[in-house]
Amino acid sequence: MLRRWIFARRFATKTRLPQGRTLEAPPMNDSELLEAIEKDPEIVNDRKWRSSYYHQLSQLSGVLDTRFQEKLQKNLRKIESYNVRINTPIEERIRVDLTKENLTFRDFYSNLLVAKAIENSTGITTPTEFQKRIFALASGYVSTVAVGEPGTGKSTALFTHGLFLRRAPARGEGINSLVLVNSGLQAVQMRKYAEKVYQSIRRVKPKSLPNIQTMAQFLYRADQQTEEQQIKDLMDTPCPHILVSTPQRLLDLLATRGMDFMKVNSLAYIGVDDIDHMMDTDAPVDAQRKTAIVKLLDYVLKLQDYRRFHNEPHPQLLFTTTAPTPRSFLDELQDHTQWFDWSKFHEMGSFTRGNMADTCVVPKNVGVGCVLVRPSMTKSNKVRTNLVSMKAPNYGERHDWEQQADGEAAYVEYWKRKRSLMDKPVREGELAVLVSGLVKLLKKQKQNFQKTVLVIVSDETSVFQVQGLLAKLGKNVEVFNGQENATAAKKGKLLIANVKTVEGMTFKSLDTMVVLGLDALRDTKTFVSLCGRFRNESGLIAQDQFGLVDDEKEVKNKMIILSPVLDVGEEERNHLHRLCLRGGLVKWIDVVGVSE
Ligand SMILES: Nc1ncnc2c1ncn2[C@@H]1O[C@H](COP(=O)(O)OP(=O)(O)OP(=O)(O)O)[C@@H](O)[C@H]1O
Repeated sequence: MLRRWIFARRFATKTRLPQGRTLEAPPMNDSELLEAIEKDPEIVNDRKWRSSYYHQLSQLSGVLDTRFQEKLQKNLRKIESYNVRINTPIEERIRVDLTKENLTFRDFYSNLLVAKAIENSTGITTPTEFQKRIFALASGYVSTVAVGEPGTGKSTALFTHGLFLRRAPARGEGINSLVLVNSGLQAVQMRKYAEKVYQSIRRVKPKSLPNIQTMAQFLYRADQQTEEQQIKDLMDTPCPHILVSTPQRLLDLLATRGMDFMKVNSLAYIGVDDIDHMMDTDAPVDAQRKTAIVKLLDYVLKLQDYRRFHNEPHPQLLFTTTAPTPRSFLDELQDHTQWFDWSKFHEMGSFTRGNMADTCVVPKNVGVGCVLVRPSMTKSNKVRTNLVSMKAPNYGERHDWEQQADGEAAYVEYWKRKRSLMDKPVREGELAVLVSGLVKLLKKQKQNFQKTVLVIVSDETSVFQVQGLLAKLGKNVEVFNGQENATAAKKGKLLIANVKTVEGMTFKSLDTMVVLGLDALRDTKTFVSLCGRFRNESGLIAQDQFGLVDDEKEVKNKMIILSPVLDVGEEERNHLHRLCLRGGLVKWIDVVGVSE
């Protein structure tokens, strides 16, 4: 204060101190000093000093005002639209009219280059009903957990949204979108889609993307060479527009290479495909803290929160799940995770309140039948196999369905206990019985097995055991390795797969599936997922196949469950009954014509 006063005084009076003399501080406090300045005639009455001061001040504020006005004018529209958007309910933020007929990708996204590339390379022009709804939400930068039926284009939607989503320059350098998938095979399936789109973009605009790694990269567990290539690609191109990964692979890389290598701290969008296969949607989140997906999302979203201190908007989150998914799952996410920005969340699809789904989640054209295999010894010590169809479950009255659909958790516990008591020779014996049952079925019903048959077993070891046993019997067998055209109609071909590897995979034109043993059908989730593998030529399931539970059903595709008769007691029968009930009163078929 004192210094300022001395300066002001000197400036006003233009007096100079004689050399060598220092000013002594006047013995007064601040308010006395202020009073002294105001009363000092040399300052107050010096009109020249005052007018020069005010002149400079007005010039300065004039410049500042014009700059401010210019900036304001430039951003007024943005500010207004931000204010409007932030105060509008989520439904109104959606900019697409879903009632319009013949909607195409171009109605949802403005990037014509990408839309055309998708159309030209994959033939996909019209979004499915599921895709229309999720794209509409996505267009308003809304986050969701989307419940959809199998084969309605869920995975394609997640990846496609990532393709279209532009990166705001304010986000700085980094990976724009992260899409998490359940298995390496699903990542490979997505890579094939990406490659087609990339080639098509390059044909139209050769210089737009230097290589596919700029557009998308894929991380999953594979052989050493492939894994090394994945790392090299990330080193060469550290910020792809989309990164697709399995949760465990990304966690491993984050743990070993760190965040500087995996630039996932400024994401605009995170898509999680089939969250119900990565988490148990019926169980509390706290009981699943150690699962890869929960650990990864906890970590990655905390990183984004750190960015938000720098005014970055929270990433958009799109999760997909296949019905039936309980409403309690949403409550769990809300109470026990910090993943979503709930002010920008809107649910999609119908979450179940009870045990019974309201609509058919197993397509109406899928029929299910169980064949009991009864082995016996002939007098000459040869094994003979008899096949009988299990009798159809009785669905009873509508008011009993909810109660009959109850008890899955108890069955899973029962099944685990039972399996833990079975030793290796017993399991191998059971598999041999099932294989002999399968061979007999194929022989007896040749006319019903004209195309490739998908044979499902419960684990990887069984895949190779069954392959060995069938090969010995001279059968044409192949192990499923993720090839899309693996089901191309081929008379009498058997394609063997572990139940885990077919989740999320597309089998075009498949019409017959044989499930070897009830071990592969532990719960409704697996059952619904398997029944969703029967696709039409485009790889989808038509929307009209998911009607009301008690709609008319006309079987075109068959799921045949083989089980040794000794393995089927009251618990197992109830389980099969419950699966068919929860899938939407699935139609039961008599496979061998001889009922028990
Ligand atoms: N709008 C569309 N039009 C035509 N084909 C499509 C469309 N969307 C996706 N497809 C094709 O349908 C097949 C299945 O798509 P996708 O894997 O996305 O379905 P999904 O719902 O994720 O299946 P799942 O039930 O296995 O999770 C793929 O081959 C994909 O290319």
